Amino acid sequence: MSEPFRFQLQAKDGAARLGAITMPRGTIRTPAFMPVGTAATVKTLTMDQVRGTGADIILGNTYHLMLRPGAERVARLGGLHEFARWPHPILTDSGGFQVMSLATLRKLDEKGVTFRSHIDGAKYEMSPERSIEIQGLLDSDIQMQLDECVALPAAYAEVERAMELSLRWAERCRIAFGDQPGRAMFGIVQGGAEPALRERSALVLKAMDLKGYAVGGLAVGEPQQVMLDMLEVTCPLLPAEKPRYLMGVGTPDDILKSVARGIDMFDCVMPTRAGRHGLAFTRRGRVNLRNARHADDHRPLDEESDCPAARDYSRAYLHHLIRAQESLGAMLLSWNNIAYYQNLMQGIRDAIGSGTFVSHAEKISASWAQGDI
Ligand SMILES: O=c1[nH]cnc2c(CCNCC3CCCCC3)c3[nH]c(NCc4cccs4)nc3cc12
Repeated sequence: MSEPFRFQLQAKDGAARLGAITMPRGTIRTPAFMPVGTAATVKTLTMDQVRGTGADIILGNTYHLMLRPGAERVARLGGLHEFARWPHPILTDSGGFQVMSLATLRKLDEKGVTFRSHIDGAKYEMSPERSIEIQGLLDSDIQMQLDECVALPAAYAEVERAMELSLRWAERCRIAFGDQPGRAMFGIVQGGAEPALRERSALVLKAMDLKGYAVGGLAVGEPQQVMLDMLEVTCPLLPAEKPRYLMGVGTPDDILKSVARGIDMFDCVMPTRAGRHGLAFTRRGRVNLRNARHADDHRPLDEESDCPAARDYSRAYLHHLIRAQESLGAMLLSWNNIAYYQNLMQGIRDAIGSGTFVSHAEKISASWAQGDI
C-alpha cells in the first residue's frame, strides 16, 4: 500500500487549504469537523446517523473510556471501532484536558497527572507514556500527545512553564508511540497568547517531524481576535504539508475565520451539547427551540436540508419535545446540528476548491445575520 498515512494538499485559497488525509480506515476530507464521541458515542446519535451527515472521523475520549469501561476492556472487546461500530478513522485526545476539567484532587508534575475519578473516586496516574498506551489499547488512528493547557488570561511565566513541560511530554509521547504504520501521533502547540512562546513551541515540535500538529491552548476564555491572532503567528511556522488541528473550536464563525488562517481540522462539543439544550444551528442563524414563539410554527428548521431532522419536523413539534424533555428532541436537534456543521464544512471545501472561499465566507456570515428566522 502507498504510505499508510498521507496528507495531500489539493488546493489553496489564500491561507485556506483543501486537502485529504488518507489512512487505512478511510480518507478524511479537510477542512474537517470531527464530531465528539465522548463515552464511545456521539451523544444521542447512532453511528449510521453520524456517518449519514458526512462525517469522515469522530473523536474518542480517552479520559472517559479509561475510567469506564476501561482501556484494557475496550482492547479485549476488539478496540473502539468494533466496540462503537464506527469503522472509519477515530482521533483520541490524550485525556489530559478532561482530567483538568472533570477529575478531582488533580496533581500535575513532571511525571504526568495524578487524579481521582469523578465517577468512583479511584486514583489514577497518567504519564505521557500511559496516555499513548491507553490510546493504543483503544486502537486509535490519530493519537494526541499529553499536554498542559493553561486557561487565559495567564501570566507569561505560567504559560512558558506549561509550554516547556508540554514540549518535554511531546518528546516522551513520540518515543512511546514509536513507529505505528497507519496510525499517527500529533503534537500540540502551546504558548497561550504569547507570540514568542508560540514560535518556540511550533519550531521545537516541527523538528520532531510528527505526522500532524494541533494548535492547543486556545478557545479557553480569550477573545476570538486573540485566538485568530495566535493562528496567524502559529500556522506559518508549521510545516505546510502536515495537517493542522485547532482543538475545541468552535462556532461556525470561529471555523470560517480559522480555516481562512490555515486550519484543517476542528472538534467541538457545541453542536451536540447545544442540541441537547434545544439550540438549533441553521443556515439563517441559531434558533432556540425552547422559546415559546415556536409553539405554533409548522415550518421545519430547513426545508432544503438533506437531514431528516432539519427537513421533516415542524418547529412546533421540536419545541414541544424540548419543553417536554423528550429524548427525541435532544436526538433530532443533535442530528440537525451535526448535519449543519458537516454541510458547513462541505461548502467550505467546495469554495476553496473553486477559489471562492472569501466570498463564500462573507455570504455564509451574511445569511446568519438575517434576523427573524
Ligand atoms: O490545549 C489543549 N490541549 C488538549 N485539549 C484541548 C481541548 C479539548 C479538545 N476537545 C477534546 C474532546 C475530547 C472528547 C470529549 C470532548 C472534548 C480544548 N478545548 C478548548 N476549547 C473548548 C472548551 C471546552 C471546554 C472548556 S474549553 N480548548 C482546548 C485546548 C486544548
